[in-house]
Amino acid sequence: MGLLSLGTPLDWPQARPLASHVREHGITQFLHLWNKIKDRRGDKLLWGDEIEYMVITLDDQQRSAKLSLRQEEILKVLSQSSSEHADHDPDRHHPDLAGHPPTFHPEFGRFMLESTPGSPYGASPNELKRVEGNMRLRRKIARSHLRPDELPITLTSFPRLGVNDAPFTEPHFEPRGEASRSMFLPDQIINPHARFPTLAANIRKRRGSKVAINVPIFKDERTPSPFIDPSVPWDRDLFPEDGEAKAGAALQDHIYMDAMGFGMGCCCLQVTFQACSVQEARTVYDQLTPVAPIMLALTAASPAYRGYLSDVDCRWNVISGAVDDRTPEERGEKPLDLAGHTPSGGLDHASRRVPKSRYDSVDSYLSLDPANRKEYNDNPLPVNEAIRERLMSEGVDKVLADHLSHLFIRDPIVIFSEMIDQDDESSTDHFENIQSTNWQTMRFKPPPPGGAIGWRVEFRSMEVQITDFENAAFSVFIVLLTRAILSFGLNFYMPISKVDENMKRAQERDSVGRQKFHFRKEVFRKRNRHRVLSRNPSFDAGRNGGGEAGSGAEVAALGSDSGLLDRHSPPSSGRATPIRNHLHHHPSSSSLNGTKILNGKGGRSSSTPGSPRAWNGSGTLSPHQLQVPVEEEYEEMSMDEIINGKGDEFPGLLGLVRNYLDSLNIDVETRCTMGLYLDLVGSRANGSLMTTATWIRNYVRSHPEYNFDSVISQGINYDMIKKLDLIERGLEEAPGFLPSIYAKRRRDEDR
Ligand SMILES: Nc1ncnc2c1ncn2[C@@H]1O[C@H](COP(=O)(O)OP(=O)(O)OP(=O)(O)O)[C@@H](O)[C@H]1O
Ligand SMILES: N[C@@H](CCC(=O)O)C(=O)O
Ligand SMILES: N[C@@H](CS)C(=O)O
Repeated sequence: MGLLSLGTPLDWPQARPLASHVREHGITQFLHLWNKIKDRRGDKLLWGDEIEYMVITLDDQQRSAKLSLRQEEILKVLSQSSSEHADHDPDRHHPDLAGHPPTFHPEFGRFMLESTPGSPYGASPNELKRVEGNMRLRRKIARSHLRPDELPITLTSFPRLGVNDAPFTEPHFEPRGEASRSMFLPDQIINPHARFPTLAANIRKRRGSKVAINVPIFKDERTPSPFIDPSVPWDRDLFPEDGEAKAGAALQDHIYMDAMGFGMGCCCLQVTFQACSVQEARTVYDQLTPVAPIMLALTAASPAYRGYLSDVDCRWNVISGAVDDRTPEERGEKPLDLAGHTPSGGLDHASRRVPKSRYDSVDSYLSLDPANRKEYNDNPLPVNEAIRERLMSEGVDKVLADHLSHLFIRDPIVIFSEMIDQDDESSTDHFENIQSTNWQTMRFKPPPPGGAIGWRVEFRSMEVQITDFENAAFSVFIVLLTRAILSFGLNFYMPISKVDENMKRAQERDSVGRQKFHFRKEVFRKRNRHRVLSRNPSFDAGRNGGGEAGSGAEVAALGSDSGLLDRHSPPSSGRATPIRNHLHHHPSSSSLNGTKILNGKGGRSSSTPGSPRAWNGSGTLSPHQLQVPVEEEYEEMSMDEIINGKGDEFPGLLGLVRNYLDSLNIDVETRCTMGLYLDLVGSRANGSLMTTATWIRNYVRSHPEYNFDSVISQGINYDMIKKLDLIERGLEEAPGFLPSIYAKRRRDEDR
C-alpha cells in the first residue's frame, strides 16, 4: 500500500504543472532526511511480510464466485476489532495478539485486503518459526469478520475479473466509470480513497489513452486461431476511448485489458528488511535484485485473466502495463519532439524516451562495493539531470544520485491541493509521492522521520501463494538467503540487462520447468569460498538436506571479514569490531556527468577519478576477479540448478541457506520447521511439486465443463475457488502441489 495522504486530489491538467514543484521539494525533503540519517547504524535486522487477499463471495445456488466489494466495511470492523481482539477472541492467548495485533490495510481493489504482522519479526530461527502462525492468525481474523458466504483467498489474479457475461462483483455494476473508462471494469472495483481512482484517471490522462495490456492467450486444442476475442465490445461508443481497441490497442491472439484494476487488482507477497546501515541496505538491495526474477518464476500463480487461460504464469507484465503512464513519444511509438527539450529537467513528455513503465524491474545496482562493476549497470538509465547534479553537489554519491534521479524522471500522479506546500524539514510527502509510485522489483526505503525505523529494502516480485505454509516458506527462504548473503559475503552480481531477460523468461508458461535463467557462477568472493567451505564442512551435506548444526560463532567470524557486512555494526550483533571505512566520501564536482541517459559506460567504478572510494582495502576482491570478462561470470542454469545446486560447480541458493542454518545452534523442532519450508522451495524448483500457476492451469483443463477453448466459465471458476479454499484449510489433499504432510498439519493447527 502506497502513500495515503488525505485531501482533494487534483485532476491531471491541474497536477501536471505542479510536477516540478513536487520533484524539487521531494528532493529537498530527501536531502534533509539524508543529512540526518546517512550515518545511522546499529539497527537490528528486522523484517515483515505483506500478504494481499481477495475477498470472494460464493453463491452455491448459482455456482458463482464473485469479488466482494465490502473492503471499507470489512476494514472498519477489522481495525476496531484489532484492539478488542485481545479481550474477546478465542485466540486471545496467541503471543502475536499481545501488544501488537496484526494490522490490515486497504489496497487498490475494493475487493482486496492487505495484512502485516503487528510488529516486525527478528531474524532468529525462533522468530522465523512464528511467521506461519502469525500469517494464519491474520487469515483467521480476516475470515472471522467476513460474512458466512465470503472468504479471504490469497489468489494472485482473479480469473474472471472483467468478464461481463455474468456478474463478477457483489454487488454488480456496469462497466461505465469515468476514472478508468474501461470497457470491462466498473470504477466501483476501485478503492474509493481518492488516491486510487485518481491514480487510474491521471495515469490514463498522462498517457493520452487508456492503458493497453495484451497477454498472449494460451492456445488450447479448440481455441480459435487467430483468436479475436468475442467478449470485447468492439463497437461500444460510450467514451471516446472505446474506439481504441478496434484501432489497434487490442492485439490478435491476446487477452486485451484496458484498465489499471486488471493489474493493481492482483495480489502479491512482499517482504521488507531493515538493515543495520545504509550500506548494508544497499548491499541487500543489490544482491536480491538478481534473485527477484527467480522468485517470481518460482512463485508463479497467475495464469488466468479476463476469463481466459493465458500463455503466461505471472502478473508482472500485466501490472506493468496497467500503470504505464508513458506518452507515445516516451514509449518510442511516435517521433520525439526535440523542440520541447527541457535541459534543466529533461522532463517534457515528448522530448525523450523512457524504456520502462513505472512498475518494472530495477534498472541500476546501488552499492558502493567494488564488486559492483560498471559493466553490470548496462541498462539505459534515463535520469533527471538537474536532480542528479543537485544531489551530487550536496554530497550524495553518484550511485545513489543515479538511482534517485532515475526514480525522479516520473511525474507525480496524485497531488492533493492541501498538500502542495509542506515543511520540507519535517515532511517527506513529496519524496514519498514519487518513491511510492515507482513500483519496482526492489524498493530502497530511507528511514521515515521520527527515528524509530531504520534503512529498509523491500523485495516485491513474489506472487502470493494459496496457503500460509507456502507464504511463510517463501518469506523465510528470502530472510535466510539475506542472512547467508550478509554472513558469507555472497556475490550475485551480473549484468542488469540479464536480470531483465530473466524477468521476461520468468513469466512464461511453466518457466520453472521449461526455462533457463542467467545466474552468476561463482557466488563466493575468492577468500570466502575457501573459508566457508573449510569452516563449514557440512556444506555439501547441507546441500542434500543433511548436515549437523555448526557453531554460530563460525558464521559470525566469516561474516566479519566477508567484505560485505557493515563494519560499524556493534560488536553485540556478533559482527566485526568497528573500523573506519570510507563509504561516505563524496565525489568532487569534476566527476559530474552531464549525460541524460546513462548506460553504465560512463557509470560507476571505484577507479573512476572523483568517484567514491568504496572499500578499505580488505582485499575481498582479487585483481584477477576484477579482470574476468563479465560474460564469463554467469551462465544459463535451470531453476533446479539455481535453487538446488549443480554438482560441485554451484551450491544452489538452498545450499547456501542450508549451510547458513547448519552454522547456527537451532533446536530440533525449529530446524524441522525450517526444513519443511526449504523442502517446499526445493521441490517447487525441481518440479516434484508444481507451481500454483500450473495447478490452476491443470485444474481448469481437467474440469468437466472445460471445452479446451481457453475459456474459464463461471462454474469452473466457482469450483476452483471452492477447491482452493478446501485445500488451504487442509480439508482436501493436493497431491503434486503441496507436500503430503500439509493437510494433516493444517487441520491439527486448527484444533
Ligand atoms: N523497522 C522495520 N523493519 C523491517 N520491516 C518493517 C519495519 N517496520 C515495519 N516493517 C514491515 O514492513 C512491511 C511494510 O510495512 P508498511 O505497510 O507499513 O510500509 P509501506 O511503506 O506502506 O509499504 P509499501 O512500500 O509496500 O507501500 C510490513 O511487513 C512491516 O511488518
Ligand atoms: N499488488 C501489487 C503491489 C502493490 C503495492 O505496491 O503495494 C503487486 O501485486 O505487485
Ligand atoms: N497498492 C499500490 C498500488 S495502487 C499503491 O498503493 O501504491
